[in-house]
Amino acid sequence: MKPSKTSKQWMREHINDPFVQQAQKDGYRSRAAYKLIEINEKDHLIKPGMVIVDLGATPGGWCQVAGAIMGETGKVIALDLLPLEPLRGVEFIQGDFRDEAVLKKLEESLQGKPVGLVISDMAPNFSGVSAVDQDRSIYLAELAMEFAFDHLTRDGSFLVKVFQGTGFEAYMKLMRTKFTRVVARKPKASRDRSSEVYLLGTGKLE
Ligand SMILES: C[S@@+](CC[C@H](N)C(=O)[O-])C[C@H]1O[C@@H](n2cnc3c(N)ncnc32)[C@H](O)[C@@H]1O
Repeated sequence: MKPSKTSKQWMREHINDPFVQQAQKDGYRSRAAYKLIEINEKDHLIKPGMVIVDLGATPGGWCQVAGAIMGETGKVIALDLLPLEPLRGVEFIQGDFRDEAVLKKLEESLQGKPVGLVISDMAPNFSGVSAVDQDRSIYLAELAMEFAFDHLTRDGSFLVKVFQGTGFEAYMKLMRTKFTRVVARKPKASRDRSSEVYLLGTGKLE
């Protein structure tokens, strides 16, 4: 099939993207790695020895960043619909986070260990119908927040990708009922034209 104009344009942009080029040089699996690096430099989320849950982890850039900071200490439990090429120190669960059985598997793999950080970069496959896509992405973010609230330690943190649009303000309002401090982050690697922002919740409320 002949590539469409938009997919050719996407490919051209992708190849010329400085973060894509840097990721290739640095050995990161995705340009997304630089989003977490920048947020972590500002907010100091990742600490040696902690248990981190990475939702929507494939291809694994965020896992690599977390793993590099934690070294042999701590643990990353990653989950995605798609397979993840193995990474040292990362336990991976393949499945749909919306599925109860998958959530149960994730909970089992925690073995009751307290979670210090939940990071969610989940984004649904975009259908092109913006209202549908927005609803789906808010739903994933809501599930991630519920999981974080149920499993984080009191001083744990929750970082989640949310798209601005319908439901965004309500999501932020809900997040403020669960965390003492909620801030928005737009790292340089997040494209200006993308409505995505990362919300960070710290100080879990009872
Ligand atoms: C932007 S990518 C994540 C990139 C990753 N943070 C990295 O650094 O490489 C979003 C991921 O969310 C996953 N995803 C979307 N919906 C999901 C769901 N319902 N359950 C689990 N993963 C999901 C996709 O498969 C995709 O791999």
